[in-house]
Amino acid sequence: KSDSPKREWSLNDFEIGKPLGKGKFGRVYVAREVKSKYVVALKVLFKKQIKKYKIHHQLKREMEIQTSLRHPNILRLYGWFHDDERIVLILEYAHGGELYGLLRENTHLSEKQTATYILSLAQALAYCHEKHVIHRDIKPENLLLDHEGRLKIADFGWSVQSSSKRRTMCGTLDYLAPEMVENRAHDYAVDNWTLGILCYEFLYGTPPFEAESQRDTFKRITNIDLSFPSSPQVSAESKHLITQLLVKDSSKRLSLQKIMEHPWIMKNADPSG
Ligand SMILES: Cn1ncc2ncnc(NCCc3cnc(NC(=O)Nc4cccc(C(F)(F)F)c4)s3)c21
Repeated sequence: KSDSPKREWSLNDFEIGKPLGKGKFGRVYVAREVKSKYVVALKVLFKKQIKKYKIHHQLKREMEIQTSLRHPNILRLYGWFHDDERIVLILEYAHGGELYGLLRENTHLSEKQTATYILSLAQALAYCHEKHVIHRDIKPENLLLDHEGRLKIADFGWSVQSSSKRRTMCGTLDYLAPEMVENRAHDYAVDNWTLGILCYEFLYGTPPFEAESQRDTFKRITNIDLSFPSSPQVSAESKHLITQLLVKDSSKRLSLQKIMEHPWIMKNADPSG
């Protein structure tokens, strides 16, 4: 895809298939490029909405960031095109769909599956941080699976080139690090926090600070109100990793490198992703 000459694509170049999901700003469809028969996902965004919510700069940033990222665990953005009313993102198609679906079907994942996904995420995030990109919105809905069950981080709609410390509020509640909840300056380490949240959620089926109201979730996050249920039975090493990530002081969180070298990850993760 990337070697083809930069010609303007249009919807006529694609046969549109079933809808894959709908976000706040648009729908995603599986589609096949007519000539090459190449299967992609098309995310259709409406210009009216982009203007209304003044998010065109965010979209521009996403495209700049995404087209520069090449990693086996990051969903490719091949390109985009627009007509009078729509902007369409041409995305790599993740045949396995949202990781969320797998989590819902199985209530919780095995330690091997969890360690494999956490390793893939740590590798993808280490790559992003090398490129000074903070994703900031890692949550199960943004994690997709390819045809081999390999994890792909998607939707860099909230990511930023981290030149300075970021102060904008974003992301959903359960995954927000304390410094974001308290609207303090935040940096790369927010993604490390989120790995702790996801590791807990994969193993137990629910995020650690879930609560009835937003206010209670905020309070549980800022107090690091973390407890491990007695079932399902989970290894001490995995709890050790989670406890070393869900640390209030962002400078004290386990680094991505240390996560990849953690005994529990080394013992349980499938290195082929
Ligand atoms: C569900 N599903 N199942 C299989 C499958 N295969 C591929 N993709 C899927 N889903 C799409 C995943 C996405 C990847 N990149 C995105 N990017 C985005 O949505 N960007 C975006 C949106 C709105 C506003 C802004 C703006 F303006 F604020 F920046 C930016 S969405 C799939």
